[in-house]
Amino acid sequence: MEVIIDQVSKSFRNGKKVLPVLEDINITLHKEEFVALVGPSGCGKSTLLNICAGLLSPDAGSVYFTGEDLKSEPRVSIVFQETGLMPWRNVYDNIAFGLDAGHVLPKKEWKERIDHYISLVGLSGFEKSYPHQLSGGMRQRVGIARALAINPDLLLMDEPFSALDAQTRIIMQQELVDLWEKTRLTTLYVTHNIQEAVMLADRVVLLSRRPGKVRNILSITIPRGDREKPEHAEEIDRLTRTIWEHISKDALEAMTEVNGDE
Ligand SMILES: Nc1ncnc2c1ncn2[C@@H]1O[C@H](COP(=O)(O)OP(=O)(O)OP(=O)(O)O)[C@@H](O)[C@H]1O
Repeated sequence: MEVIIDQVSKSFRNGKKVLPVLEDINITLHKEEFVALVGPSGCGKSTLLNICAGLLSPDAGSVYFTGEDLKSEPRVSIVFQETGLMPWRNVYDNIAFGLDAGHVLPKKEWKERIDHYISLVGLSGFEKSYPHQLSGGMRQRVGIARALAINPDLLLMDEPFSALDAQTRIIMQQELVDLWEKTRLTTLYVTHNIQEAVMLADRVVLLSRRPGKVRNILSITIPRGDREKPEHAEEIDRLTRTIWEHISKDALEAMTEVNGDE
């Protein structure tokens, strides 16, 4: 499925004050493309993700879903930083809840589907465990399995690994690369972490400080699984520096503004 974000603008109103957050955003997510969205704090990344999910409406512009593979209403899954797992449900039942809420599958087919995704995220044997019995990385894997189990047309991820410690985060990034190669879902991934964007994405969209506008879009052509290899270190470093050069001034200004607001 292809997603066309077409001239999207959005402001929030707080009493008489109007806060413009996104301005004339145009991005096309191609079929089977992983796009990372990077930009200074408060530039509207989560707002854009929520608009793509249909949780917020834009003030202007639209998001279109197209493609020959799209037969009915598109199915969209979101993975947040906080997994939103229900503490009183075990792993299996948390994933089942996603299927129940989406009404996407006859109940007799649930077990096969759930077992498949539990195995895909490496949690076989933990079906009956409760969230508090799992590590942060494992909880996030359950969140990802729940998102994938509905067979979405579009996967939205909002800083999914930012609550994890640095080592777990790197492991989860590598696991996501493997998982993504198996599913090849059209994906929009919000992150503050430039290194993460460069490791995961086919293209990185750089937003300016608020109101967020598309400042630049960079393509990363090195195959995803090869980006850690020494022969690509120089190119990866160059891309990382280019992204930082584009957003550092905005990021510093945004930080001063946030601090100034407090
Ligand atoms: N529902 C809302 N009502 C009012 N203001 C909002 C609302 N949601 C977000 N905002 C404001 O809109 C701006 C953009 O928020 P958003 O969360 O989209 O930015 P972000 O780029 O994802 O930020 P961060 O990188 O810090 O997570 C922020 O200033 C935020 O305070």
